Amino acid sequence: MFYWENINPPWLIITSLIAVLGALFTPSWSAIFRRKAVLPTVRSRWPWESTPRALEEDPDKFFAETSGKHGPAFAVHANGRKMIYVTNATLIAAIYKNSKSFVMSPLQGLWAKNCFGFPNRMLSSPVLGDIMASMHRDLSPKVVSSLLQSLASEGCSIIDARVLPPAGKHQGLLPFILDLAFDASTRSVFGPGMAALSPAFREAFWAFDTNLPRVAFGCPPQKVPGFEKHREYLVTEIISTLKDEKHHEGSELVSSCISLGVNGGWSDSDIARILLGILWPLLANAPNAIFWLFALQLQHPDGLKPLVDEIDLAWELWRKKNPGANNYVEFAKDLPELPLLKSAIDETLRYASSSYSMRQVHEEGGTAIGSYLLQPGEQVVCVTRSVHLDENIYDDPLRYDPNRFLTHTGSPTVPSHAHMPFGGGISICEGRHYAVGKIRILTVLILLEFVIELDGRSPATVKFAPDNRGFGMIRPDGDLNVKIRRRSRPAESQK
Ligand code: HEM
Repeated sequence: MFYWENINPPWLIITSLIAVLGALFTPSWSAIFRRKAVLPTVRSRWPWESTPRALEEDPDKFFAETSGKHGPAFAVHANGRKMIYVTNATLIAAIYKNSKSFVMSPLQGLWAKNCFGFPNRMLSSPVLGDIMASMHRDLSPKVVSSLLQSLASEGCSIIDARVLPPAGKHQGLLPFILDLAFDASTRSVFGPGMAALSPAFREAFWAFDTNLPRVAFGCPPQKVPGFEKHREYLVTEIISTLKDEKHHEGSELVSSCISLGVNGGWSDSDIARILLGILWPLLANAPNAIFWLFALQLQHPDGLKPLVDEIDLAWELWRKKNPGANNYVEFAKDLPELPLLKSAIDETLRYASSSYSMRQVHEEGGTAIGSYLLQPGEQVVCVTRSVHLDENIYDDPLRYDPNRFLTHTGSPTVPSHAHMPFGGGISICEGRHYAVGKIRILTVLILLEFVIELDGRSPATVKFAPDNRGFGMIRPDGDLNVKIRRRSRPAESQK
């Protein structure tokens, strides 16, 4: 028999305490009844920290450790916002496929507005949709080949004109690659007179790029020193380029944006802001990818030699097939398959990219990720870098292996949903075909023309910068010192 009088006061206190604590730490009752678990949540250790410090200091470590502890989906409270991070290939692929439940996040519009200074009237204008559609068409695999052809011509003339430091003197690999890619890209897309060719434009552009992630992650632009000043300088320079008659030789990509904007009643400033939105990934992402390809390859035991050998052989075969042809531009426009270079590019994009795809759970009715219930309106971030570093998919993922994606090596092929440097689903990068073509063409042209070697007497190191994550290529922290000279070729194989 159970008698209340048998329960003494200390036991009553202890059992009540257990009941209260149990209620506090048990997942919500509704979740239990729906047999869905509540997402594990990571908060800042201290109330005055706006972001869990580990996420800012070493994002790779943060995502690896948090996924190890909590599984492939978890919520993080940062900057007064709750974001749900997903780090596993299968779950991300499911999110990409389910565009009814996972819709475009309004935060994407917000970051574009804050970063590029789009006024609200631009965001609500139907012209924006028309411009996105024209960009989609002009960057499609069929149409992009004409842009790449002009990139090959511009790249060749820039490489020819390049002045190198005196023999034996080293230089930084980063400015060598970025300047070259910067000029070739702006000239091919915006026309040869683009203001971007001025050193002041270049300087303002990189200052803008450095600060952009802070604004994109929610910091008001006016609170990031210099951000608006640099952005507005870039906008003004683009406007003056557009107004200069002799500079109207840009690509279809640019001229369609301009004419859609003009016909839709947009101001010069509106049009310049859209063009800055095209210029930024064009100049910041693909050039950094080329830098990483060279930097990683130079630090690999085989160096650049296997790539140079493959390209040289292709060049000789191409000349045999095209008797009389002796021109790198024509070769670059007609590149054959280069399996090793393709694999090295895929590996660079796996190893050195960090791409977030953002989604919002549809406002009507929640949905689920795996066994977790998500509420309407919740913000989801697909962390594709975690997939790229997943040792269940990639053997020794922290090693740069240029042969990893060669199909004949006998290693199991990587499923397509495990290689996502360009994001995926409804928000996949529009510029991906152009970006890969550009990395290929400029790498071939540079390796045909120059010998690039690490300067062993003045070694320098480069690592991944912890900031600027989620927007494509990781920016470098540091640089490599290299010696660069022009290649000497037998007379008959010169350009
Ligand atoms: C290696 C080079 C590049 C990388 C790694 C890269 C990566 C990305 C990523 C991760 C996204 C977001 C994807 C998502 O939300 O799922 C994106 C979006 C985008 N990228 Fe790129 N990008 C590159 C080059 C370019 C270039 C050269 C252009 C333009 C010429 C470009 C234009 C765009 C545009 C317009 C979007 C927005 C797509 C949308 O929201 O509908 N990207 N890119």
